[in-house]
Amino acid sequence: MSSSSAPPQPEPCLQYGYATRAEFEAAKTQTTSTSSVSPRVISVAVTGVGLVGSEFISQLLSLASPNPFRIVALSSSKHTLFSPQGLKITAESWKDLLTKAPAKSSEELHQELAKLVKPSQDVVFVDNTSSENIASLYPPLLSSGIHVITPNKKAFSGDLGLFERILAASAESGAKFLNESTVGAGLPVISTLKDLVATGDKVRKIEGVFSGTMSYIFNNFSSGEQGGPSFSSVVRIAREKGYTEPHPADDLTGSDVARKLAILARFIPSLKEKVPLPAGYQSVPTTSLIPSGLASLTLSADDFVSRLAEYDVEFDQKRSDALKEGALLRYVGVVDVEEGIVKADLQKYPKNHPFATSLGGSDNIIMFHTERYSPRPLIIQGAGAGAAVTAMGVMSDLLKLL
Ligand SMILES: NC(=O)C1=CN([C@@H]2O[C@H](COP(=O)(O)OP(=O)(O)OC[C@H]3O[C@@H](n4cnc5c(N)ncnc54)[C@H](OP(=O)(O)O)[C@@H]3O)[C@@H](O)[C@H]2O)C=CC1
Ligand SMILES: N[C@@H](CC=O)C(=O)O
Ligand code: NA
Repeated sequence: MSSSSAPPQPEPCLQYGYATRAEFEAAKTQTTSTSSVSPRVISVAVTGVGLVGSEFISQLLSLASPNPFRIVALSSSKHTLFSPQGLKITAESWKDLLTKAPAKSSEELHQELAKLVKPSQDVVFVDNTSSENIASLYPPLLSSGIHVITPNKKAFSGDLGLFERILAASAESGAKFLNESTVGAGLPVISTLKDLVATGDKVRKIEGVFSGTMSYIFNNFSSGEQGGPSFSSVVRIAREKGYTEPHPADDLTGSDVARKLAILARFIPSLKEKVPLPAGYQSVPTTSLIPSGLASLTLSADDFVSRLAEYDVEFDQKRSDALKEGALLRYVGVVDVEEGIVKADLQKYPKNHPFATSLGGSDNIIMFHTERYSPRPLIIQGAGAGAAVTAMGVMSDLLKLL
């Protein structure tokens, strides 16, 4: 799906074919009460068919029958398959069919999807890209009554204005936006935070390891043994395992963690009493791990990983310095509501600290310190990156619409 000019802003209730919101709600109630006769259809448009997108399609197509969802659109950046009645695709056929399909602009697809929104039919736009352009479409999509589900962090961690337009559009049209996989992949981090806030708990601090890539890197690079694998080799493996962002520099700058912290911060209303909400992830103090010799270069992802090997000695030094203090390196993030601090940093932890001992693979660990969960925090831990667990988080958001 190609996105170019400014997206249109349709009038919500006129889009549904109803003159007023009240008429629309009345028709919706009627449809619900006769739902045993004609079950509600949920039409799904999927944009982005990379690692997470392909796995999402596979999970969606293998839901037990009767599958309550039908896929009406599939888009890569160059091709779009669209059928208002639902695409005739299988797990084996969709890739081939998509590569033969023509391009469709995002504006065109938006208009087509908006026509499908009816009291008897929900429409969901699933964004599995990491595109800012696609993220900027959420407010007009939501205004048209189209739900948005995504693991893409851009809209929720970038310009605060975009985030506020998303909230406003969702509140006005009633269309939902769900973004569980933007933090901790499929782990229930956003839903837990929303539940804590909605039930009146007071969040004091959230801290943890929020990056599957950084977790994998330091669990293997700084494991407490003398020596060990080189830094660049573990980065390479993290990329091969599908943990990194499309460009691994986005992980190593700490930006990915800063984005996750900005997202969490924006869902904690009481933080505003201490500090302004992050205007964007750039306003979160963040330690970058990019060697200074590479920082100003624009390198492809492949070249970046190759050139990283030139700096392995620097990282070896950091590892042995920590070990001399009996400590391990871990990349952590914190949203400290009481102190008004949001930051992402590489830190040293004693070998018996949970961040040092209990993590393996791409594990994230997230500790919620709240009024109710005190002095012992509520802890969520598990794989925090990878296609299967990320797509699962997107699927679980989709299932929430039922
Ligand atoms: N991988 C992981 O563990 C996790 C990933 N995420 C998030 O999930 C998202 C997807 O990640 P991942 O699958 O790993 O990344 P990939 O790079 O594998 O996939 C992204 C896809 O988006 C497509 N794309 C880019 N721009 C557009 C566009 N304008 N219209 C349609 N398609 C487009 C690209 O396709 P094309 O070839 O057509 O350009 C590419 O295949 C990202 O936002 C990431 O941050 C979140 C949690 C964990
Ligand atoms: N690159 C990210 C993917 C999930 O958000 C990470 O490593 O955590
Ligand atoms: Na999550």
